[in-house]
Amino acid sequence: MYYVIVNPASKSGRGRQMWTELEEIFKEKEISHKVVFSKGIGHVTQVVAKLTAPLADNPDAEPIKLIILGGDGTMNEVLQGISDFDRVWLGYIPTGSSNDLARDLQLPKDPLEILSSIIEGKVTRTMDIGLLTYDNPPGETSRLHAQEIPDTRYFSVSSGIGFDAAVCEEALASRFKNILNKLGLGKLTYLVIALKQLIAARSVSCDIYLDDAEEPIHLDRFLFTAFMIHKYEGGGFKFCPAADSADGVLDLCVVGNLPKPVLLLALPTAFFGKHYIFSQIKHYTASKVRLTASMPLWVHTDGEVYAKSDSIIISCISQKIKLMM
Ligand SMILES: Nc1ncnc2c1ncn2[C@@H]1O[C@H](COP(=O)(O)OP(=O)(O)OP(=O)(O)O)[C@@H](O)[C@H]1O
Repeated sequence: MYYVIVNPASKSGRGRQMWTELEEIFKEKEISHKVVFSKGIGHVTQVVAKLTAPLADNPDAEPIKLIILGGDGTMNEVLQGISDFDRVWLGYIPTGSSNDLARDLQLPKDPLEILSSIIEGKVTRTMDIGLLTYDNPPGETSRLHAQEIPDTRYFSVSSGIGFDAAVCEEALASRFKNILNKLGLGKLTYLVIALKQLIAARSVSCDIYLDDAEEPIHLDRFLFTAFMIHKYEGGGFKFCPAADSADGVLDLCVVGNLPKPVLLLALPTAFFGKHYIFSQIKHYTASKVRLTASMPLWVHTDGEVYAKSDSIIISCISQKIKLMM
């Protein structure tokens, strides 16, 4: 039995349309399945929590096979709901606008091909995930996620603090994103918002502690740090070309102490992973990182933004999820 969870709103409605096409395969092959359409923020997490709740009196219960149709944000909601990772097998069919997870997993472009391969069941792998912990109680909450914010949050692609998260926060609330997505110009939203956020970014200092280091990496003029499980974020920015989603460590792209116009020059080079030619952009690896900033900044996990924080801990949990591919 497959449980299929569809975010009908992903990529401004493409999720629902894609499921209509894919369901034919289940019907033709008479494969037992149940489908759930997500109804809004947090619904996917609730559904997954119910499906994967531990069965105290039946420890040998069958594995749960979930197939997710959505973007990186939907996968993020899935992770928050899983209570017993050992029982769950995840299949992923990207229908989002950024699809950074699918990009690094090198999934085929054709959703039918992905689904057929999942059902064949020949290719499986495990994958690291990240865990964000707000060291202080989370501060100001995002306009789209004003409900109570838990102290921790998993991520499958990346987390980030500062400029990159501020861009996500504004884009999530942007009415123009949907319109431009429908015109195939979704990336333009991010470009315009990125310019606006860069101009508005205030001077912030920050300290980054890698693993057990007592001395931090200090930046007087901090812009952002991306903590990556995978190579790409933001719809194809190859912030950490060396990231390996099965190596048990986070790859960090740390950006600061550089003039804003230089960042503007550097960002396009990040599409090709060449931004480290700018000496102020640094790459580090660690399995656990603590970052403190002189003022609260937006934090994202997989592009979803919930709250600001001035102190976060990010860790990598090795080989935590099992994928059907
Ligand atoms: N029925 C729904 N209507 C509106 N929003 C929804 C619905 N179901 C889920 N959501 C919201 O959709 C967001 C996740 O979207 P998702 O990331 O999957 O697609 P996307 O934004 O198009 O893609 P990407 O993250 O790859 O850019 C989450 O914020 C989630 O709460």
